[in-house]
Amino acid sequence: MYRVKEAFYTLQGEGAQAGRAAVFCRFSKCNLWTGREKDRAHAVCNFCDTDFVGTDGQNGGKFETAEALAAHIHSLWPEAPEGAPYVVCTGGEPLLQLDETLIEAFHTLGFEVGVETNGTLPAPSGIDWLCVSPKAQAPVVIEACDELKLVYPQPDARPEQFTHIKARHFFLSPMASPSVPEEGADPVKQSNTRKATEYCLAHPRWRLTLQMHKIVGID
Ligand SMILES: C[S@@+](CC[C@H](N)C(=O)[O-])C[C@H]1O[C@@H](n2cnc3c(N)ncnc32)[C@H](O)[C@@H]1O
Ligand SMILES: Nc1nc2[nH]cc(C(=O)O)c2c(=O)[nH]1
Ligand code: SF4
Ligand SMILES: [Mg+2]
Repeated sequence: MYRVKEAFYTLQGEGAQAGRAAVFCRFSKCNLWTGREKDRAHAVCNFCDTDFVGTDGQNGGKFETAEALAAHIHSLWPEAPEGAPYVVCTGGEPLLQLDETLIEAFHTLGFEVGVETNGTLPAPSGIDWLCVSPKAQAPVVIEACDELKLVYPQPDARPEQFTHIKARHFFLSPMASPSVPEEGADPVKQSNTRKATEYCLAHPRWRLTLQMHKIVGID
């Protein structure tokens, strides 16, 4: 059984695939936070900007089989003749649920499979694009990925701690206030964006990435 909070067609807003059309599959549950506000202060990860509790979001639900979930995601991809279909598995923590059977079911329908993970759980094989976003006090077990995307600043997760991980791209993503959906209304994020910019200027292996979807005002 796969539990999905929500699924929607949008543009990837972050990282090296930013701007690419994708169906987002947001799995329920995370291993670093219950998702309940009352638990946030004591959670391992306490800055999360996402609701991943339950299966009641748009196009969310419980799916008995990998084929049923893959078909559901496929139904959200437009019937366009050009461009490879792309699914981004996120959450919550997708690696609590994503397995090789589901990746194969996506591949059978022609999807490339992207994953957004906190990196604390081993990744199944077959993922086409793996993004690891480390969190302080949550050891990363994934040794190689396509992009490492560190939310910045996190006092106990400094960029230098992660440069041993094999990655094609190293990104800093300014930390947003958990509950502000739009870019302009978030002065904390504006300040963090300046700090991330300064870090990238001083350490050119790191690149700045912004949450483009919040700037544009899409999901
Ligand atoms: C909601 S998480 C879900 C995937 C996975 N659990 C993870 O943490 O990577 C998706 C992405 O949003 C990032 N994120 C979460 N809260 C954020 C915030 N307040 N500001 C900026 N990025 C944030 C995460 O670091 C991750 O890259
Ligand atoms: N457009 C858009 N891009 C995203 N990139 C990563 C996201 C996530 O929450 O995992 C996300 C998201 O929620 N929306
Ligand atoms: S950012 Fe990722 S790891 Fe942190 S609570 Fe949200 S879903 Fe979990
Ligand atoms: Mg998001």
